[in-house]
Amino acid sequence: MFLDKAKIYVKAGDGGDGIVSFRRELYVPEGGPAGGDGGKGADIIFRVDEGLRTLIDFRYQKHFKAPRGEKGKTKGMHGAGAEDMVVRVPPGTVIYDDDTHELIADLTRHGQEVVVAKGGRGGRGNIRFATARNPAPHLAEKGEEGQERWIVLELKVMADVGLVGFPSVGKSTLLSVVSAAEPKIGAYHFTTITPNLGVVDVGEGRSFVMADLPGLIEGAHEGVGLGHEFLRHVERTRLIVHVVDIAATEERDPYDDWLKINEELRLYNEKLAQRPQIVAANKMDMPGADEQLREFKAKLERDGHGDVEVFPISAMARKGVQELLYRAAVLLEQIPETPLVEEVVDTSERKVYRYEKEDDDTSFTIRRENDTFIVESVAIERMLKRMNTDSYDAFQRFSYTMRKSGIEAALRKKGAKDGHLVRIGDYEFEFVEQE
Ligand SMILES: Nc1nc2c(ncn2[C@@H]2O[C@H](COP(=O)(O)OP(=O)(O)OP(=O)(O)O)[C@@H](O)[C@H]2O)c(=O)[nH]1
Ligand SMILES: [Mg+2]
Repeated sequence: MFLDKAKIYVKAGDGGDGIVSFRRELYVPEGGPAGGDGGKGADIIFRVDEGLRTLIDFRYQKHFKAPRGEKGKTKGMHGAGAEDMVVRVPPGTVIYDDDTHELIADLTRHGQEVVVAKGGRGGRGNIRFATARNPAPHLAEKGEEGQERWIVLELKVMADVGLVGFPSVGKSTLLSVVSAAEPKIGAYHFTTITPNLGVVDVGEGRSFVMADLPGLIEGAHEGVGLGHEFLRHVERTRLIVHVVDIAATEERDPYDDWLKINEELRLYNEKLAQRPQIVAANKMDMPGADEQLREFKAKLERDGHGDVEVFPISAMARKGVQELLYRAAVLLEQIPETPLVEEVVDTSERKVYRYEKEDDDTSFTIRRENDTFIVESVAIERMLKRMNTDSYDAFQRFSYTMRKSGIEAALRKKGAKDGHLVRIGDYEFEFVEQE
């Protein structure tokens, strides 16, 4: 059973409160401030685990609350930050904010992560509020609240193998005998109108996801039949298993079928013509199938398709199926995973934004080495590390911070000119004079 949508609530940990405390010293009625900062609340992080194939776990758990940071301590000690909460999701999970419908992330690669709810910062203890005029402040901050929101997860079906072919050639039957899936099977065309998925276990720890797709007919690339719907799904599979009715039960020529379907794939998207493909010659249990198979292979040979791999099977009688599956598994190991959507929205940029507003430590130093200016600033380096450097917005924010923090002006004062290099942490970029 594949669940492809889930709505869940996430609440990141609140920051720990800063505290008010004073040193107690002998003979000193009230010592200096000694209240430490609270620790940071836990982020909620979604991480892709390629071992997962469904969102089924989110049926049982819909609320995720991460722990809060520890309170600040006496003697100026900081409270510990809470450990981030990591939630595993399958590859192909797209995450939206339920309120704004904003795309939060499109997670495709194993190990890829996104912060879906940001933990609150710890409040500052009274040490931080001491000034010359008020050396013993009775003031501390509360921890910041952790971010909370409702998010929607959608699993884009990422089948490894797509079953392609004319209607009624036996695609659904094949899926039903190789997996636990129970697709509808019928003697009429277009029995299948939406894709069915099944996990195929080949043994030896090998398994893959197979999609049984609606039948294809001529003109599909122009939307005839269930055309586009169907072809969009094929685009997402890594290996095509092209099923032909080798017994020609409907009196079409199997080889003709094969050519037509390939032509439809090509017309829809040239890339589909290049997708690895093997042929399942189905219904071998029917009379005359052997003869047809010989002809089919001869025609392949004749037309220069001799390298096409053909697996004679009978889905119904479960014959020849094992060889087909094994070959598919082996091929899949050689075919690279192609991500569906390249763009990844990294909500950790939120951190950057917060930093600009609230971080008080904007101190920096600048060193010059020939035409390179080396900037050292913990806060800016941290910001850069969390910044998606390909994102224009993030870069805008970054420029803004450079200006606000006075780094830009300081660079100019030190003689930075157009074309000079500026290095911050691991990043280097060109200095551009702004008017
Ligand atoms: N004799 C024989 N009949 C088969 C075999 N596989 C499937 N069939 C029959 O072919 C018909 C169509 O089977 P389906 O599995 O529904 O075909 P499909 O390709 O999924 O068809 P659509 O969903 O309409 O595209 C059914 O009557 C099946 O029982 C086979 O190996 N041998
Ligand atoms: Mg079907």
